[in-house]
Amino acid sequence: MTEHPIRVAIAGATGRMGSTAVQAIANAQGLSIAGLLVHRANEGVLESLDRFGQVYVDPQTLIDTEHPDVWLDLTTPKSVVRHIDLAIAANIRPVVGATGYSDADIARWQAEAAKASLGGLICPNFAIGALLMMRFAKEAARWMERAEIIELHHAQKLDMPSGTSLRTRDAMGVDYDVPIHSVRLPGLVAHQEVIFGGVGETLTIRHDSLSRESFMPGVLLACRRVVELNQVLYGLEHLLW
Ligand SMILES: NC(=O)C1=CN([C@@H]2O[C@H](COP(=O)(O)OP(=O)(O)OC[C@H]3O[C@@H](n4cnc5c(N)ncnc54)[C@H](OP(=O)(O)O)[C@@H]3O)[C@@H](O)[C@H]2O)C=CC1
Ligand SMILES: O=C(O)C1=N[C@H](C(=O)O)C[C@H](O)C1
Repeated sequence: MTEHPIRVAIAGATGRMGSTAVQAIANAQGLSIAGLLVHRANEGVLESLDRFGQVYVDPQTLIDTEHPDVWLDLTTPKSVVRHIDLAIAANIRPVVGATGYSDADIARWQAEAAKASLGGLICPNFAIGALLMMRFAKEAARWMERAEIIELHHAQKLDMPSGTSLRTRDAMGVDYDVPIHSVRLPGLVAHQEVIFGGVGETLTIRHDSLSRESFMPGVLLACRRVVELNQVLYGLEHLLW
């Protein structure tokens, strides 16, 4: 354990996840906010975020000025890749919450961080229930013949398929194709079903995030524990089981 609070930069601080994480980290023991990265720092944004930490619009300026211990990224598929490249280059431990990166991005982050034994976590889903859903799907995949995934999200989600569905398919480790179906509708938050088919039976494993609070215990766990790692791990489950 470090004696001083772990200083976390939060990228995407005005977003649905980012604004919830700002509140959670500001109130968390052992963590402090090192700086907040936003897309556009207008008056309203500054007014709402000023009391939590210094607000930046340029990631490199935040890095050079604040030297955070951890970079928590909750931005978008377009910006997360550049941010994580910059963080790793500056020896800042990444916690990748945003989704929409490629397998090649993951491989590059792991390889670059390995050169400096830098710890990091790529977390397509921070919710404990979602991690359990993936674990149970992995177990069911050993016994059932076929499976398909339905992921359902709010209509504003930018990436498709979701990071969680891709991670689930990866974790199941089967040698047949697992189709992923994406639903985007108002009223939804974040939901997933893994449906297995066998002879005369089906098994459905479903998880529902009903609010973004569901992700916060996982966000705090990742920010606290990433400083103990010396490699970049894909999936928060690596800290749990
Ligand atoms: N790992 C997990 O458990 C979870 C992951 N997610 C992922 O987190 C990400 C964010 O989701 P959500 O909060 O719903 O999305 P939002 O659109 O609400 O938030 C994204 C935020 O990023 C900001 N942003 C965009 N580009 C930049 C940039 N270049 N620099 C700084 N900030 C930027 C946006 O600002 P502006 O609006 O001004 O453009 C916005 O505030 C998504 O990738 C989503 O898939 C979501 C939930 C759970
Ligand atoms: O955009 C979201 O909302 C979510 N994104 C993540 C994903 O792509 O899997 C995690 C969760 O499903 C919510």
